[in-house]
Amino acid sequence: MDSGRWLAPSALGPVRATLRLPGSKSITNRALILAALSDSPSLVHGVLKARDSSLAIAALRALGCTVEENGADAAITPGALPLGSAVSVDVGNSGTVMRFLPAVAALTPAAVAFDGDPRARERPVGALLSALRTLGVSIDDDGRGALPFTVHGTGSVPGGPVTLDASGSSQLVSGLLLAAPRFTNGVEVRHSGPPVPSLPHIEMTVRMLRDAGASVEAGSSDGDRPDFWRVAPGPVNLGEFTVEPDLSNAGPFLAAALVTGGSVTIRDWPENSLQAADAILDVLTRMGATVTRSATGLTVTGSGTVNGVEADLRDIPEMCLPLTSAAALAAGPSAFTGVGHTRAQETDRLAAIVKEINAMGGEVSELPDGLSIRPRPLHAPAGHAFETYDDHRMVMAAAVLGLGVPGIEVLNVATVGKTFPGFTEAWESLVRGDDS
Ligand SMILES: O=C(O)C1=C[C@@H](OP(=O)(O)O)[C@@H](O)[C@H](O)C1
Ligand SMILES: C=C(OP(=O)(O)O)C(=O)O
Repeated sequence: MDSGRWLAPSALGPVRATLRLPGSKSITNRALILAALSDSPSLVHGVLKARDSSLAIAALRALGCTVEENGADAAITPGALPLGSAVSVDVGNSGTVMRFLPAVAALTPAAVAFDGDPRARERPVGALLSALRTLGVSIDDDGRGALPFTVHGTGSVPGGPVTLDASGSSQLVSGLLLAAPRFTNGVEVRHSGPPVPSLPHIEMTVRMLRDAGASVEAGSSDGDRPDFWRVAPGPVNLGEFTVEPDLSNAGPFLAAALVTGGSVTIRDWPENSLQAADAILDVLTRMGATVTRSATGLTVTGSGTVNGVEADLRDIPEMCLPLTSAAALAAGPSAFTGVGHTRAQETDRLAAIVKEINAMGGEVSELPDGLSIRPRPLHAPAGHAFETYDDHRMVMAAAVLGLGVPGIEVLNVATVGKTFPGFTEAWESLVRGDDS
């Protein structure tokens, strides 16, 4: 495959396939961090092999851990850096690495310099840095509250109560909670501000911490959305752990069943997932798909009609781009809300998808916190290519559009390797109807 350009295959009929997908980025990176904070070695199965997880592994090695990789297994032995070391961490454009590792760095007796891709320097991290300072961590930055910054670890973090505005990203909260059992006084995190997005990802953090032996409480000041979390100081032990398949990366494959009136089964779909499976399936169902479970896995079947839908995607913003493509191929208009913060993700996702779909004759416009989509006949203009803006989910969005719009040339397709290096091969198999 040309790492630059990819012709998104169009579906000649309903797609039918049974797929096995790589491990979840979010669970992999949490498991790696909890293993690094554990009292004894851990073994993680089903580790995602992608840029974001490789960056997390490299970061933990830089912080003194031993990580032995064997296929999709990783054996992690916690380690320590010599007092007074100076090391660096490349976060790439990974929100999880950028926001989960600073608190871990603070627990080492080292100066840890963080930096990343140019885009990562624009992504919100200031609220986390301020919170860590309140909890007793010394951090140098250039005054913008952004990358690059240096965490001056002393080997311990006092911890305690802290309030922050996490409306920019749920990862700002997860990044405090994950390391908090190792803080001398644990942590009490309170969110104050507009709603926190991606709450199921904080729930994932809480559940994984508890499964590793930590004591965590969550509360809500309005009796609805959680905005308070307390982690008690204490030991952590991940032990032997298996990562679930990535359900957000399953999203475009399930959307393919919806838009082609076909049927896609994802193997090993967890019964009681750590991920926001129900919210993903709810939107697909409202758009006209049927969901069934069997011993093989989870099957989504399209009816041949894609309904327009109004949906709040605040809990599942990772699904916004592929769902926007499905909505652009629907029978009626759609509106997706709750995703204003995705303007500050891998790229400005709302501006990017509006520009690319409208260049094909579409009618997508930005709402204050989302997108409005009016389906129009789409075509790939001669000489035009679909720009992906270094965003893996833009590649996935282009793939879904390509099912119904022949001739879409996708630029910089290798950027999908952030979370799914084999995406284009898996997608071509799907369209051909191969099982995996
Ligand atoms: O904690 C995590 O693993 C993630 C949380 C979410 O971030 P936001 O809260 O910034 O949306 C999600 O979009 C991201 O892909 C992964
Ligand atoms: C927003 C995403 O990633 P990150 O972990 O870099 O925030 C994403 O995967 O859609």
